[in-house]
Amino acid sequence: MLKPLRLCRGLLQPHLSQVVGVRIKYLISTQATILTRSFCDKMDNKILLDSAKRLAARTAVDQWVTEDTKVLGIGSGSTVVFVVERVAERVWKDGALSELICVPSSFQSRQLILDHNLPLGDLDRNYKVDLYIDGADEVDSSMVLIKGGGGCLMQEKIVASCAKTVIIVADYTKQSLRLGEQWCKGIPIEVSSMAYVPVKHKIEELYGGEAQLRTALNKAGPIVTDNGNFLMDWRFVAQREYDWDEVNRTISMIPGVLETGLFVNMAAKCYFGMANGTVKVQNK
Ligand SMILES: O=C(CO)[C@H](O)[C@H](O)COP(=O)(O)O
Repeated sequence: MLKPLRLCRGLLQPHLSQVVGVRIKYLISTQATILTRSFCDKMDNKILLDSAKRLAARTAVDQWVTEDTKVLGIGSGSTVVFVVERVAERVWKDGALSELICVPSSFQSRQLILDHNLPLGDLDRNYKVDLYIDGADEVDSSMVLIKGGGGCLMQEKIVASCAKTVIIVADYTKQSLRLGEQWCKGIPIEVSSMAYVPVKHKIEELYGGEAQLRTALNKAGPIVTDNGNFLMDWRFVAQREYDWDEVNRTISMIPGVLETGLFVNMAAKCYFGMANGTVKVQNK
C-alpha cells in the first residue's frame, strides 16, 4: 500500500490523494481495532486463567496445609506463585503454621520462598517432606502428569519423590483424557549437554515422534536448566497408545538422560480451577 503511494505522491491529483489518505486512515484504524481486540482477548484469557490458577492454589493450600505440615515442598511455575502467596498469608496474617519449613524445587521457587519471608529448607536437612504442591502442564485421566514446561522437572521430581503426599494445582486447560490432548509441546526431558543427539535418536527409534532441543527465546542457543543441563521436548505420536510407566522407565535408563517430565503414580489429587469459578478435584 505505502510503496506505490510514496512513488506516486507527486503525480496524484489533490482529490485522489485525499481519497487515498482517507482509505489509509481507514485501514490503519481497522488494523488498530483488530490488534486492540486481539490484545484485549489475550488479556481477558490471561485474567481468566490466572483466577482459575489462584482458586485451585488457594483451595489446595487451605485443604492440605495444616499445623501437621512441618515440611512443605514448593513446586515451580506460575500457579505455584499463588500457592506461596496463600501459605504466606496463613503464616504472616493468620499467625498459623509456626513450625513450617519450605523446600524449593527450582531457583524460581527458592526466590518465591525468600520473597515471602518463609523459612527456607533443603533436602539435606529436610529429606522427609510432608506435602508437595506443584503445577502441571497436563494431567490425564489416570493422573499421569507432563511437567517441565517451565524447565524445572528434575528438582521437582526429586522433591516430589521425598513427599508423603503430592498435590497438583492447575487451571482447567490442563485436564485431559489422554496426554497430548491439551499440551502439544511434548514431554520435557532433561539431558546431559554432550548426550542430546544420541538421546534424541534413541527416543525417536524406540517410540517415534520427534525430540527437539529446547532453544532459548532471549539467548542464542539452548535453554540451560537450573542444574546446568539441556532440555529436549519429545513430541510423541498422539494417536499411538503408550504405557507411560514403561516409557518413563525406559527413557530414564538411556545414558545421558537425567530425568523425564513424565510423573507417573506420584500425584494423589489434582485441583483444577474452572472457568466458572468452581474447583474440580481429580483423585488418583
Ligand atoms: O513443571 C513445571 C515447571 O517446570 C510447572 O509446574 C508446569 O510447567 C506448570 O506451570 P504453570 O503453573 O505456569 O502452568
